[in-house]
Amino acid sequence: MQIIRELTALKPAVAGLRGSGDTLALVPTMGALHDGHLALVAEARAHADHVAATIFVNPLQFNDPKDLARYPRTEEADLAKLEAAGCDLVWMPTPDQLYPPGFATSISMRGVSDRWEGEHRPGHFDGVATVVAKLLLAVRPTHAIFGEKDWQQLAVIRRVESDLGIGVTILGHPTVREADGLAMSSRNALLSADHRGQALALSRALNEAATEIAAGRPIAAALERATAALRAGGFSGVDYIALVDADSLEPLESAREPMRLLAAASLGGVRLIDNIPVTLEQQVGW
Ligand SMILES: Nc1ncnc2c1ncn2[C@@H]1O[C@H](COP(=O)(O)OP(=O)(O)OP(=O)(O)O)[C@@H](O)[C@H]1O
Ligand SMILES: CC(C)(CO)[C@@H](O)C(=O)[O-]
Ligand code: BAL
Repeated sequence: MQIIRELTALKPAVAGLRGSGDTLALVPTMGALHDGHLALVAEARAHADHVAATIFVNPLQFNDPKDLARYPRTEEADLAKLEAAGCDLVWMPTPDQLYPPGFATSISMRGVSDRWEGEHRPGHFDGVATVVAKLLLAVRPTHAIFGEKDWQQLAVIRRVESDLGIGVTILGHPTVREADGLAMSSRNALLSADHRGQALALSRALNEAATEIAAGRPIAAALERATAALRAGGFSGVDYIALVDADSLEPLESAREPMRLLAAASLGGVRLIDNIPVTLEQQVGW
């Protein structure tokens, strides 16, 4: 596995891998890698001849400086995991390579980015859109893979790729979960043992609400029960729990596929997000 730190070394390394037309799938990450990231690498391998990953904790997408300061960093272990997963190249830029002195251009998102994470993390999606566009333009892969755990981010990135005509196929990968249902996330490492135990209330609340909505029960009441279950389970701040159109991310007042249930809530000062699909049960009538 080639480890690239300098932007100048990236182009020849990618050219060497791609030769005369091999495909290359990119897996952008912020490091502190877990099995969710490694599933993206495996999926990338299934779609392309070669796989590249990036590790970059992007300051532009952190609205909260404390969140940036304590974001887990595990570089050595990350490199070993990527190599074992069959990654061919990893690029680890420094902030000043991506944002050199005088950097003045960034992407301003609206629409799909407005609500949910966009509302609770002001500027976050402009930062994600800007860095992802820069990573795609620097590496120029044929494919790029992102996790459904960050459902709204995936929608934002599809929009950026299409609006800017970058020419990369964007793929989504289902959320990889711990045995108890908690969505894997680098921020899970920040949870105390007690809070780690309580964290499964998030996926449980989503599943219970999805079951109610699928069965045709009133949406508002199902969401209220889910919020109450999160608070009872130890979550202090519930930023949102919402039923949305899976593509536009607009809230839904009545159930209509494709839809997604999204939630963000904090436990012991650690903010977790999760989402699941909701499928209407077939109402069989004779
Ligand atoms: N459990 C998961 N299943 C599938 N994909 C995931 C999972 N967790 C993260 N990803 C994806 O991995 C990519 C890199 O994510 P990132 O490095 O931010 O990790 P993370 O675990 O989402 O960290 P955090 O949520 O704490 O920022 C993103 O496309 C993200 O959606
Ligand atoms: C897509 C991404 C790598 C951009 O920094 C980040 O938001 C993430 O890890 O999900
Ligand atoms: N995985 C999403 C990146 C972030 O929380 O900033």
